[in-house]
Amino acid sequence: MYADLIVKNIGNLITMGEGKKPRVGKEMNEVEIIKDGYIVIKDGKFLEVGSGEADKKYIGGSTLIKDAMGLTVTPGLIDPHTHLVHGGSRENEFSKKLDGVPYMDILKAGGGILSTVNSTKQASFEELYKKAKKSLDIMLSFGVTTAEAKSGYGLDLETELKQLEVAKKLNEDHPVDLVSTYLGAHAMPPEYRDDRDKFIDEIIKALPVVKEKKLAEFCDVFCEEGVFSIEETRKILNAAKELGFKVKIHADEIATLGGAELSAELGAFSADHLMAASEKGMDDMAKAGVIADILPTTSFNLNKDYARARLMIEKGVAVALSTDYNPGSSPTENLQLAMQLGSLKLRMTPKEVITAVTVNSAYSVDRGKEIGSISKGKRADFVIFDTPNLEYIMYHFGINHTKDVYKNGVQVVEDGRIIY
Ligand SMILES: N=CN[C@@H](CCC(=O)O)C(=O)O
Ligand SMILES: [Zn+2]
Repeated sequence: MYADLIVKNIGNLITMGEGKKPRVGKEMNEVEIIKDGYIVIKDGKFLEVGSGEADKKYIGGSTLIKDAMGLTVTPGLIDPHTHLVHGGSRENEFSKKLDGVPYMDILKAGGGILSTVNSTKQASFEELYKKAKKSLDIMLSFGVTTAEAKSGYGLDLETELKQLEVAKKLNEDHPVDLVSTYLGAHAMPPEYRDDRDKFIDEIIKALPVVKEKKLAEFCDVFCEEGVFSIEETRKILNAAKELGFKVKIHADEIATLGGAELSAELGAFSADHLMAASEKGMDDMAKAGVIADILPTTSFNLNKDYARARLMIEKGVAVALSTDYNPGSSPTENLQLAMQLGSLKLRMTPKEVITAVTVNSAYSVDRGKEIGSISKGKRADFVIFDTPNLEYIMYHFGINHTKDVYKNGVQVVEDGRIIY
């Protein structure tokens, strides 16, 4: 069988093995690196991986041969927590932030998430699409081939659906694959403050509509002091589970509420943020197999503590990393920056970091069987980094190391430029 594409002369080929399950604890650091590697691609999928020269039997007249010139190749990166689709921006809150006004105080005063809710309500479908597409292009240029995208800036059914429809259309039009999450419980609208149960009922009533329109496969809640309590989160996510949604939680970001423990109780795919997670919560997550999705660019931008990634890894939790791209707590699409902070601030080794943004992030969005490793049968999503080795990506921080990106075996970024 002739191959469509062979990539040869890969200095450091990081395959992540077969990627049959998330890597927990010490396994995150057990990453095999193939020297002088090659990969063979057929019909948009990986066919074979090895060292040295690919077998001549794969080379036919139409086989493309790509010389990776001794550089570093990894699976396509996966950003499993983003608020991709939203209107407007919040640089008007920047000086408040610099003056030390806490993130939650800005929200309580009607700014923060609620300000983006207003901008998103006002934006047309086309405006939201154009803005989100621009961000997706940036993500792709950093080597991201799959991203999760949440709603949550509508807080009314019409606007939530508009956000999810934009993500659906982008998923059809753009090379980056999107996994959609309904986050109707992202903030309490001021008009419901005196009748919280009514708003929670509205969210629960919206679930079958989202489901029927096939607009989201995950449901998420911002479980935080002053936002949604543990009981409210449990109620919403149990209702979502009954309808077949998979669940995630914005958990223990600022206060130690018990979101990590709840994620284990509910069998969530991931608990995200976790800067204030308790040790008991981490133990529960390890036991239940909940992935810890850590967002270090948020800690950086909010000037807050970083999540205790080392402790989680020691306790046998599988860790993933995300940008949390959103207009408030993390206005950046740069997953390489999250990786660099993963090493520099979370003290994760480069091998743990690459595990976190490939195989573990794939499982945190339930795509582990299709992506996250360079192994036979998986989608041929991969990145050629202009670096001599893996460590260099984390060491030389603040820049984009991506040279080329391939999605389903087709080149979509060449020498750092988008070409799809
Ligand atoms: N923390 C809650 N939600 C987002 C921030 C949203 C915003 O500030 O607009 C987050 O994950 O960081
Ligand atoms: Zn978030």
